[in-house]
Amino acid sequence: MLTFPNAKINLGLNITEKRPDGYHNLETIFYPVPIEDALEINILNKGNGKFRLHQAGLEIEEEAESNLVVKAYKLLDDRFNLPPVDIHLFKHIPSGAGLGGGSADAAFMLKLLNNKFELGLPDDTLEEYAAKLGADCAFFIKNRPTYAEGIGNIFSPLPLSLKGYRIWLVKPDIFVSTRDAFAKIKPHHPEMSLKEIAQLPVEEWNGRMVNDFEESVFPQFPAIGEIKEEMYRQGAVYASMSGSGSSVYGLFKEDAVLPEVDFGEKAFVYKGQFTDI
Ligand SMILES: C[C@@](CO)(OP(=O)(O)O)[C@H](O)COP(=O)(O)OP(=O)(O)OC[C@H]1O[C@@H](n2ccc(N)nc2=O)[C@H](O)[C@@H]1O
Ligand SMILES: Nc1ncnc2c1ncn2[C@@H]1O[C@H](COP(=O)(O)OP(=O)(O)O)[C@@H](O)[C@H]1O
Repeated sequence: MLTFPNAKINLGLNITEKRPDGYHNLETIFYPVPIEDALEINILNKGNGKFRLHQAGLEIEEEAESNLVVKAYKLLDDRFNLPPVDIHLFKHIPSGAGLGGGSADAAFMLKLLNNKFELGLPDDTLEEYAAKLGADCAFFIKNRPTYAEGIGNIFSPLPLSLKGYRIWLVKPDIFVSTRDAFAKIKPHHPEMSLKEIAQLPVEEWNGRMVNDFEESVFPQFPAIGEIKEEMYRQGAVYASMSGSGSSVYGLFKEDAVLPEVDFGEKAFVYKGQFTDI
């Protein structure tokens, strides 16, 4: 059985408070983007252990044991004693990009196991399992536009559609530490709530919808800020860094022509268009 875990972008990200436990409260909108990994499971012949992981595509440094698809399998196996599985994962979504690729793989693995082994788990239960694997992981169960608050783990659905808009996304060969990015920020509440801004036409987001991480990340890595400037030079109606970086996306009108731009040999570049959710 085969599935295609997709990435997300953050539309706005306000870091509002530092908590006594050292974490930060924030508000953001997660929106699915059609950049996809491929994930397949088959039943593994007896005598080969409980799982085998075959990886292809972009490399991830993790050992198989700490790959999030394996963690997802183990979580359900502990509860349901699943048959052994042969896992094939093709990574296309860059890691450390603020695109949630690892979380997407984990959530889609839960859904895949639920279907393959007819566990009958409803979305709410799958979301509870997903939340154990990462703060944003549960978003990928329903995989619909979502307003997130708390430490990024309390969700409510949001009526929002980017249908027709083109997206140009670039992830330069730069690693941003999420922990350091948080540490450099002075939390504050925004003047206008993100939910309100999201109801405005996309053309009115620039200057209102903000990713607070940009203020801590761009001075340290000017090349990331320059990608955002390039997006606006090319006619983006809205551009932003996603999550804690390092990817940057631009949203363009349906009829926009996106030219070839050299963002460096090792940059990941994606051009696509939103369809209906
Ligand atoms: C900020 C977001 C928004 O989408 O960034 P991206 O991962 O998408 O870039 C995520 O919530 C990130 O979540 P995640 O990437 O899972 O972060 P974690 O590994 O859990 O946390 C790394 C470190 O960031 C800090 N941290 C994380 C989340 C939070 N709400 N407050 C924090 O202060 C903590 O110091 C933590 O040790
Ligand atoms: N299946 C997976 N795909 C991507 N990253 C994974 C996976 N399993 C574990 N990881 C680890 O999770 C971390 C976060 O990756 P990811 O969610 O893709 O990026 P981001 O937090 O920037 O959205 C990486 O350090 C990576 O090594």
